Amino acid sequence: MKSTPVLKYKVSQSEKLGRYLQAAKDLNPGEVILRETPITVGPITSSKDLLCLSCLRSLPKIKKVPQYVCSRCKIAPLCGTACEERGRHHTVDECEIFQANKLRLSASNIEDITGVLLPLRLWLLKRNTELWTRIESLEAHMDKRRDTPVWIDREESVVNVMKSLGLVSEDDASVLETLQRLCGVLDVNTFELRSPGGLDGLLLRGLYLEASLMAHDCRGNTHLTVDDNFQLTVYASLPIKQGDTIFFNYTSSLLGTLGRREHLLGGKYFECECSLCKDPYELGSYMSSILCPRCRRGYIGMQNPLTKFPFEKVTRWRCEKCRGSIGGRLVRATLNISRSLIDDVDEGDIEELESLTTKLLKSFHPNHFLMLALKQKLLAAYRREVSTPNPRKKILRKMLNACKDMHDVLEIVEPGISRLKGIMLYEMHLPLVLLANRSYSANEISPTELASRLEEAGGLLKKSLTMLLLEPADTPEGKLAKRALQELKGLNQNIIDVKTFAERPRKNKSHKNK
Ligand SMILES: C[S@@+](CC[C@H](N)C(=O)[O-])C[C@H]1O[C@@H](n2cnc3c(N)ncnc32)[C@H](O)[C@@H]1O
Repeated sequence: MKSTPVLKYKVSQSEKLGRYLQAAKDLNPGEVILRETPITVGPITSSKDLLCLSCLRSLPKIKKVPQYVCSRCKIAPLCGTACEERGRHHTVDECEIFQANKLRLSASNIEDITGVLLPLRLWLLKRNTELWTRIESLEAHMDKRRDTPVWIDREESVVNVMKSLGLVSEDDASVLETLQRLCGVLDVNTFELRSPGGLDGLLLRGLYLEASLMAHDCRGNTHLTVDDNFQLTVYASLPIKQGDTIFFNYTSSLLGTLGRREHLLGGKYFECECSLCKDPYELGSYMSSILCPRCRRGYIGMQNPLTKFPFEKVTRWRCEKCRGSIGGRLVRATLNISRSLIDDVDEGDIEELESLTTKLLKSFHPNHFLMLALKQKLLAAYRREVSTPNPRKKILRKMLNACKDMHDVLEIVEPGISRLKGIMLYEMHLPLVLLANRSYSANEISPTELASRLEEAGGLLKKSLTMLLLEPADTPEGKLAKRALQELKGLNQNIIDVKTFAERPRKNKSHKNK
């Protein structure tokens, strides 16, 4: 007899969150909570990129026109016959509406079509009554959007374009309201996706009916992956108890409280009050803290992080050591000056990046979001040197330290399974191995010490794999996981060889540093 699978979550409702997902049983880190395919997927609104309307990969543009178009509508750009036969996202309904509007549509105004493709695809689902009822139940925050700049923008870039292309009726007054609602549904509920393969930089959005019900917390308890067929998998990233809310982080965890809250208010229409946002020192991550200009020992944090006026003169930012305070204006001035210095820095010049880091450390906590942005630029520059045949030893050490620093902040803001942490752990193993091998070749360490350092690197790889192995094989991170597995295999063999060598009777071999 087949056993019925136990549903891992249920849909609940509260005044504050609206509908949200709640764990229906205890969940372990790495456990799948749900798997789902999108009801629709398309480019971000106002995208001008040329892409295959079936598989959604980007296409080369030759003389501004696509090389292959759908043989039925003669409008939809496609990769070729294979994509046409599979017709995955260029549906029959879409093809028919293009055919019906031949007079106004052509392959040469494809940019206009691409810009409205996602709302059009959602609109076409109207023909499926059951699905449409569910779409209508999604949050669109119409009252908060009405007559705001985003409303006006969508009227110009979506409603008017769709009317002018003949995709919706021009004289039906309810069309404007419905299309605005659909734009709201897309802005509030879609997940940002990468184009298949993830390497062409094309940004897409997908609408998932169940996963979109997850509530937000800046330190979510889930880890999300998406494969090349846009199948979304939601994993528990931490232990989740039955009855706990299932949270997903709608924003970027490395932004600092003000940036995260601004993004959520502007795009998702609510004021986040999670534990990270409420704490003046962001749970010890100090991602928005500047060095106290009075005592120069402690770090200052916003006394009331949920204030609407963080940069007013009267808003106090307090030092956790001397308890002295400064006004918001001084903080804003410090941020603005530093931001422009970071914008102007030459990203390819390690010395310039390092000297700016030293300079800004006189004003900021090392984990301040601006310092983290700078650290990511530095890491990219270190990575470039480390991939050359003979990287400098000091660069290897610095890369190792930068990865460790990033990893330590991520432990606070992305606890449990995290893609970025997986990548940082992978990147840490590389300089560790290179440094150990160099020290051994320079006769600075014994074979036993070499084996122990290689084991340390192997430990990092293993930990990184516990996170990266959840990534679908076709994504860049999935490919990194595959590489990490191969490297771990090679490393394990090296460790065995070194240990065997270390156990052999020694003939007066001495090391400078044992
Ligand atoms: C993607 S929808 C989630 C489903 C939605 N609650 C519903 O009932 O359809 C996002 C919306 O949920 C609400 N929401 C999610 N997380 C929240 C939070 N931490 N605090 C307040 N509102 C939240 C906000 O209204 C937000 O715009």
